[in-house]
Amino acid sequence: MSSPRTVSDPAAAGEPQAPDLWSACLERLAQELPAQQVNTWLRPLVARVADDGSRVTLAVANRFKLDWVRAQYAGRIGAALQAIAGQPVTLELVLAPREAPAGAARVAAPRVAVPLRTEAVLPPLPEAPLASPEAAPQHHTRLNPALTFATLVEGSANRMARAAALHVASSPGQMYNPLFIYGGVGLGKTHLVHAIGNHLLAERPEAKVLYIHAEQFVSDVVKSYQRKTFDAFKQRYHSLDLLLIDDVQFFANKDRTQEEFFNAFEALLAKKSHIVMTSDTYPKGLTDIHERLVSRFDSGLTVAIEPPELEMRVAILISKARAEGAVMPEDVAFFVAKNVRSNVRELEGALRKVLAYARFNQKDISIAVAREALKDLLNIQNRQISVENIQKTVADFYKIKVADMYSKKRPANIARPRQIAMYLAKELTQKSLPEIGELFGGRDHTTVLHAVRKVAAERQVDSELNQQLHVLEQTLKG
Ligand SMILES: Nc1ncnc2c1ncn2[C@@H]1O[C@H](COP(=O)(O)OP(=O)(O)OP(=O)(O)O)[C@@H](O)[C@H]1O
Repeated sequence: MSSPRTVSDPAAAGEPQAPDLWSACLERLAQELPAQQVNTWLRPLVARVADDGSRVTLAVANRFKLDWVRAQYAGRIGAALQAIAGQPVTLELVLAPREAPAGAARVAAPRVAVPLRTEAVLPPLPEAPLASPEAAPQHHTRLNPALTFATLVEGSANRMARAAALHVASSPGQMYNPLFIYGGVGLGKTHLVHAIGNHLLAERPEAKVLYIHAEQFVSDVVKSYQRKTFDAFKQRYHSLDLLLIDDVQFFANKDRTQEEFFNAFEALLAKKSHIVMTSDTYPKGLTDIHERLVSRFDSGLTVAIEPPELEMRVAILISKARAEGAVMPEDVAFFVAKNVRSNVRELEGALRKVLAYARFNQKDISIAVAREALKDLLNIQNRQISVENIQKTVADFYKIKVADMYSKKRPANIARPRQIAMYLAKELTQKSLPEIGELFGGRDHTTVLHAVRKVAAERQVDSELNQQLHVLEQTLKG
């Protein structure tokens, strides 16, 4: 590995001049971002650039800032570095050693780069973090600064919810009040509401924003009841500009809480403060919640978040790996995304396992590594390779419709994947040629035989095809 040099490090005055890569990157980012952001967050970073420019290590003064820089800027920095260097650049964010004075922090050795820990991908919700230390509001927001719009991957599953959330974050108290977001577990509801709060605070640091889980609200009600501190309770909730309340289904059967929430709701709406709620179901699907509340929940905009589709899962994996300073090749992301479908939280779990396995074993991230890392998960799935599954996987891979597998269409961009799917059906299932032909829109067995032979012969000489087949085989076998 090439030895790192330190740049913009006053403590290293005797060392070689800063390689231009980081300075050029700062210049470029200064064109794209407000000067205040560049000066606050990026200029103080202490950079080390490997001699061959393939790796840049940035030291950040503390954990909070590190999370913030990673969440807000890592993707942008990585892209800028790569564009300037004209080659892939690995970006590492590390904590500067504690004893170093602020601004002159020396970079920790790259090997102790932020280790892949659970909270590296998913920073734990601190007790009462502030959205930005520079713009510290005077009350506890309970916002997690890592959960922003920038770190939320957009796809058809969350497009509408995201658009509505962005609108609310930019103009609270106007349209879509209340905003009610619902969807299954681990699909990004909490992330989205934090993003609304963080966005608003970035624009209006003085805004009174509170994120709270419904269970915490219940316990606040109980406490203020017991301590007879209802005035303080009301003062706290009714004075907010933005209330973000997560998992309101937890209000079920809590009559007193529902009453207090109703009061807060009315007070906030009356003063044009915004309320955003999440739930595991749409308002009318909620049980044991007073009708007057349910009808209010539904009186603004109700939007769903769906489970992410394949392309979005691939994008999430690539983006979260990048935020970790790792590069996840697209074929590996495809392999993982095909095999982990339930929700984003599980996708993150799978990613952590793959990155940790690769790191501990000092291997590059590949399908073989992912398969090994996810062995247990893949075994549980008791996979049965069906022709249907092959058709779907191949269609996804080549970005065509599954229906094209049975259609009579002949353009090469469709006929070729169809032949590949036939080949894989023969290779990976027990089906006979006539059975396969039948499953591909009633084609003759000679058509299948032709496809099988053609693909088998071509993969011997066409390394790109061979690689694609390899990815598909690994993905299907799990
Ligand atoms: N579109 C996305 N892009 C990036 N990360 C996402 C996306 N959706 C979800 N995540 C991540 O997945 C994890 C789970 O999301 P989150 O906690 O927001 O889910 P949730 O819908 O609130 O789940 P629950 O109902 O269990 O509370 C979080 O780490 C979140 O950052």
